[in-house]
Formats: sequence, structure tokens, C-alpha cells
Amino acid sequence: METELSERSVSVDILINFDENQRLDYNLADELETRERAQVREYVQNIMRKRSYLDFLIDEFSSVSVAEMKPGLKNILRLAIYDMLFMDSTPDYAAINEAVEIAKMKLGSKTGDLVNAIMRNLQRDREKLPKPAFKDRNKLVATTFSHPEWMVERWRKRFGEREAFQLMQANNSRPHYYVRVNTLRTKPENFELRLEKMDVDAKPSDWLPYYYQIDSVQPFISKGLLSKGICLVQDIAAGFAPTVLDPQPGEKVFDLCAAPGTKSIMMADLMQAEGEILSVDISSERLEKLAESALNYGAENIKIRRGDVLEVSLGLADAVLLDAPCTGTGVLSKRADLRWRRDEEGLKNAVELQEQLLEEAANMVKRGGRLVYSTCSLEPEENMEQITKFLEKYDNFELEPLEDYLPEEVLAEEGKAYQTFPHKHGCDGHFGVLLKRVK
Ligand SMILES: C[S@@+](CC[C@H](N)C(=O)[O-])C[C@H]1O[C@@H](n2cnc3c(N)ncnc32)[C@H](O)[C@@H]1O
Repeated sequence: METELSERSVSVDILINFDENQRLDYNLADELETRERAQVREYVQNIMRKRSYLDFLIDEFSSVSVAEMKPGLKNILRLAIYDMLFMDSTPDYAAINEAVEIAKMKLGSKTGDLVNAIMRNLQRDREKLPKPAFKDRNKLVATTFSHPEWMVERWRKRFGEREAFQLMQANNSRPHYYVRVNTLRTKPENFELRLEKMDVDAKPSDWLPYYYQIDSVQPFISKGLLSKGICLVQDIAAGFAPTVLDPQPGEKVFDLCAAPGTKSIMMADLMQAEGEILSVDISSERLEKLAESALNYGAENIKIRRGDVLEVSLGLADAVLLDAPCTGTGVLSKRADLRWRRDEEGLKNAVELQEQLLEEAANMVKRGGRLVYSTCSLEPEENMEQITKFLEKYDNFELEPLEDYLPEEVLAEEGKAYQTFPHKHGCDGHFGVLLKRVK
């Protein structure tokens, strides 16, 4: 119980910090063991995936509304309800006791009593819990599926209700994970032998070479395969952008907005570390991760530069990847917190920044060179609408067909773009196009 208490209590700290600073800081779990840190992530991500519904239940069983609660109490209750209703391994009494102890420890004995009273109320009605019944359809759907109302409204309009439900259900499910073999460090056949020895289920992908769908990244961490650079954890759809850019050994490549760097690492492998990749990002913290990965993965042709793409002067490249900052609505099952950090204003700002970044990136492509624009968003404004606007303004770029690189089922825009959806493709939602500079 001692360690479980600390897992829960650290999870509460992370949730409180998120409410106060809009930042998910897993460093708060650094003192825990690997397995416990994994449990903290599970708690935090699952609570993010069910947040509106948990808040609805708090409102039903507490005399103080969620809106009036301080982050401490609110997040202890979210965790306690999640524990009681969704963690099969936690008996009701343990869910209540643990929450009461955390409340006493963090907020005093009175709050402990309040948590106890609210949780006992809920336990009494456990078999016939109230269901959200708001007249406002967006609010009802948003509470049931725990997504923000603005997102629900736009997805219901765009996809229709049935498909919007499927998408939100996929966002609330445990995501699929993939690893990609790093051929700079091992041969694919040797990697398969390792997998056999490790006795893990890993299904090779039909879509791209060297990718395997896995159930959990844990064995790959514990056997040191990531730290030794043997394979990279990367969603298969995240691999589409480097695949269609198709960097060749000896070329000069710019990876703009590169950190934490999985696409730079993959490109180094595609180039067999010959030629040059200049990886640029505005965030030094994220670039540190890239630098560490480049060492681990033997990506010796990566050079790192901290800078704002809107200001740096880099010269010209054969191939440029702009993996633009975006709302991330395609990766909500892995990054459940993102849904609570985004709003319509944020979408508008992202679109404006992407437009400027795309113009700068285009100026760095030499004549005859290639430019890939990619996002992990599902929103048309960040994706094809961005490209249409760009092509209306610049007649020196043309869209290239992608059928030679990617499977048909992920292609959109008559084969001139790719777009995946979590509920249709079983991977993250990514978009991308390949543009050629023709004059
Ligand atoms: C989608 S992430 C990139 C992910 C990365 N390509 C990868 O595969 O690991 C977007 C990145 O853009 C960076 N960024 C945002 N605005 C930028 C700017 N004006 N100049 C350079 N980098 C920027 C962020 O720091 C962030 O690391």
C-alpha cells in the first residue's frame, strides 16, 4: 500500500500542477521506480481521458460544485472516483481510504472528512450511477466522451455524430504503439531474433518496412533497446513524413521544428548517416533530447541548431521537412491532456504560425528540391486548407503524388496528401504533403 499511495499521491500532484500551469510534468514522478512511474502515467492519462465524466459525478455527489473546488480537492476526487469505478484491481474501500489519506496529508483532516463523505455517497449509488442528461447536445456528448465542447461541436458538424463518437472513443482507448528498427545500429533480422528471445508480441507492419506494432513499450525500455538505439518508439503515421521526403545519402536536409527528434533520427537512418541533416528548433529543452537521441542512435550526420525558423538564416537545402507545431488533435489517445490545453483561439494561432513557417521553409528549398509539410492534426485549416492557400500564393511549388511511397488507404486529395484517423486506421492522426520546387 505504501508505494501505491505514493503513486496515487504523485499522480494527484501532476494533475494539480496541470490545472495550475497547463503543463504535464512527469518529472514529479522521477523518484519512483520505473514500474511505478508507468502506473502514474496510466493514472494521469486515463483521468485526462475521463475528466468531464468524473467532474459530472463529483457535481452529482458533492454539495460543493467542481467549478468552486480548488485543484487539490478536485483532483483527489477525480483520482478516487477513477480508482473506484475503473481500476478493477482496487477494491472500493481502498479507493476511498487512499484518497482520504492523501487529502489529510495534503489538505488537512477536514478535507479528508469531506472526501470520505463524497466517496461514501458515490459508493452507495455505485450500481445505479446517474447518467449525463443535459439538454444541450454538445454538452451532453462532451461530458459523456470527455472532450471539450468546442471540439465536439466541430467534429459533430464535420463527421456526423456516429463518426465523431467513433473518433472520440478511439481517443479514449489505449493507443497502439509502434517501434521502428534503427538500421544504423542493427540488422532487421537480428532485431527479429531479439524479439523472439524477449518473447514479446510484435507484428510487422504491412505499410512501411522496419515497423512493428507492439502492445507495450515497457519491455523495450527494460531491455535497453531504446537507450542503445536499437529501435525507436514512433507511431507509424509519424514515419510517413520522412518516408515521402525520401532523403538520400549525401543530401543536405533541413528538419525545421525538429525536436524531440524522432523524424531526424529516422531520416539519418534513411540516409545511412551520409550527408547532412540540420535539425532546428526553438526549444533548447527539447533539443537536449534530440542531442541525446542522436548519440544513442548513431545518427552522426545530425547537426543541431537552436533558433526560430521565422528568423534564422540557413541557406538552401535539397530537402526540407516542416513538421509544424499544431493543435495535435490527431494524437489525443497518447496525449490525452492536449484536449484540455487547446481552444479555438489556439487553433487560430496555430494556423497563423504554420502559414508563416511554411513560407519560410519554402524559401529554404533549392530549385528542384523537395518540401514536406506535416502535422499531427485532424483539422482541415491546419492541413489541406493551409496547402491550398500556399499554392494560390506561390506558383513555384507543385504537389507530388504519394502513391509510390505510402499505402492507398492512407492517401487523400487524389493521392497528393496523406491523412490518417485514429478510428479508421488504428494509428495516430497525421497529415502531410510533398511539394516540389519547380522554378
Ligand atoms: C510537432 S513538434 C515537432 C516534432 C518533431 N518533428 C519530431 O518528430 O520529434 C513541433 C516543434 O516545433 C517547435 N517550434 C515551434 N515554433 C517554432 C519556431 N518558430 N521555430 C522553430 N521551432 C519551433 C516546437 O518547439 C516543437 O518542438
